[in-house]
Amino acid sequence: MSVTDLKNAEEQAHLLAQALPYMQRYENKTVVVKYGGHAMGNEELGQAFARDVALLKQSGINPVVVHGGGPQIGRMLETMGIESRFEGGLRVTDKRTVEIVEMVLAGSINKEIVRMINAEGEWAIGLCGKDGNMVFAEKAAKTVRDPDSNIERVLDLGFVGEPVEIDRTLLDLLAHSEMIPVIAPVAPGRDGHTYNINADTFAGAIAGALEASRLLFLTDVSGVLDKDGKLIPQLTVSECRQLIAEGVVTGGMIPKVETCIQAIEQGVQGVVIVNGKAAHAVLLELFTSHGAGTLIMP
Ligand SMILES: Nc1ncnc2c1ncn2[C@@H]1O[C@H](COP(=O)(O)OP(=O)(O)O)[C@@H](O)[C@H]1O
Ligand SMILES: CC(=O)N[C@@H](CCC(=O)OP(=O)(O)O)C(=O)O
Repeated sequence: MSVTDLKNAEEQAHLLAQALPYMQRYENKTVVVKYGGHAMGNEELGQAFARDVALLKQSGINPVVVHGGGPQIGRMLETMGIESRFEGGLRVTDKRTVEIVEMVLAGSINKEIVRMINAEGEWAIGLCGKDGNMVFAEKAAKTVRDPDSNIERVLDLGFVGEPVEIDRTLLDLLAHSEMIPVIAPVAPGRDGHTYNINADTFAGAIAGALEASRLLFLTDVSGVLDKDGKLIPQLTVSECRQLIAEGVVTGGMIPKVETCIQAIEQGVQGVVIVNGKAAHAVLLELFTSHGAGTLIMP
């Protein structure tokens, strides 16, 4: 072994040893990882993500993956000649659209993530809110305030839902098994309809119900950015509210930050928004002192 090889090996060993206190901190704790559609698409990065999740399970942590797939749904809709329309960061979803959303999310994307985790030697299982009566949704009643008139109006987003009932039975069972749940954000309503739920909202509700120690959002930006585009390393719940009200947080970041607020209020200890386009973002965030992104605390 050359001197350089030995130095590299020592550095690697040092990094591994550094992980011990973090592993002890999260042992037997639940960590919900939201894997956003924008963070997907690159085979190598996907495999690094799958390996991170496998390593969490092997370290005695209970990882629960909730995934999105907004851009992938958009591409499928485009192929079928259906236009995507968003209001307040949420996809307006008619009957045909919800069928495609379910097909893309609970079908191809869900099974691809399961395949990648299993390729790392683990036992992932693909689910959506329908499985094991895990989640029931209600039609979303989202309101937006018109910035010019300051009048609030209720949006009709069609089959967009909000999770209103969560049953932990299945997830508790899996937590005590070898299985890693990978969940698509689709759920039934008590009215018999299928609802499209924003993946951030869904992940927050799952993290809240499981009283997770950490909720990680993997997205395509380094975290929450201020009005000058600079990363904000830490935010409180009230600062989050202010950023939404001021219009600094827009588009897809709105449901993410709103979810952070709700998750913290439901008892999740900390929420982190990180760039999922960086390899091993999950391990860096949880097991080293090199965590990047925005940490949201009470
Ligand atoms: N203040 C902000 N800081 C960071 N990103 C923001 C902000 N406001 C809006 N965004 C947008 O939110 C996007 C992330 O949300 P989204 O597109 O839904 O990602 P994902 O698919 O990972 O859920 C960013 O790519 C960015 O364009
Ligand atoms: C209601 C609503 O907007 N649902 C989302 C669900 C997928 C999602 O949230 O995916 P990302 O996390 O990749 O954005 C959608 O249809 O795009």
